[in-house]
Amino acid sequence: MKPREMIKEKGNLWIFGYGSLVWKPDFAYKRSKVGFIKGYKRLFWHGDTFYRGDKEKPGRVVTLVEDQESCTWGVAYEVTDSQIEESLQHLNTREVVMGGYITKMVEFIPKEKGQGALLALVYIATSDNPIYLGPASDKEIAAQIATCRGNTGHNMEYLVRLAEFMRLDCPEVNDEHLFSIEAAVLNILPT
Ligand SMILES: N[C@@H](CCC(=O)N[C@@H](CS)C(=O)NCC(=O)O)C(=O)O
Repeated sequence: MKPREMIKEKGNLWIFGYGSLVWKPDFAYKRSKVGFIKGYKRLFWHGDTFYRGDKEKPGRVVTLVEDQESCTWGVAYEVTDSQIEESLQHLNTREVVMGGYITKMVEFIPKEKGQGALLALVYIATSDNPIYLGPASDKEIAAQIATCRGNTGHNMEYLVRLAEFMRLDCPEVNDEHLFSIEAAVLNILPT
């Protein structure tokens, strides 16, 4: 289904972010909610040859891998009918054209009690993507993040901002993969 076909009857669309979108949405939206999606694990398994890396030294950014035991925490943004065209245009260029992500629909569960689940659009990079990097040890991923930079800045900023979001907005969640890579990067840096 095309994103426009996923728009609810009243014309608003929810978009779930779990990487740079949690701290740098850069598109117009009406409101946002912190929460999670079930059945996916956030992993630094996608390459980035534009924003946080380049063709010679691709950076590492996050994608989602299906895992029934896992949940991924992030932010859902409600985009109104009048904002949708421009917001989807921004995301299509940033995520699909430049980032190699595809779109899927997922069920988003808000953190705030008593709020119902929402259908949300999410951008995922799958393993058949040409810049997909796949699994590597925390040490290898950390070494790559510590030395890469691209058109919007250092790959470390991408990691640290995401870890900061999780600590501030989801303090009760232990994202082992994220925090072990952050620790491995801090271990590499000169004291
Ligand atoms: N789709 C994920 C990841 C998005 C993401 O990190 N995309 C990269 C493109 S590869 C990006 O927009 N980077 C902008 C930046 O790092 O400044 C999300 O929902 O947050």
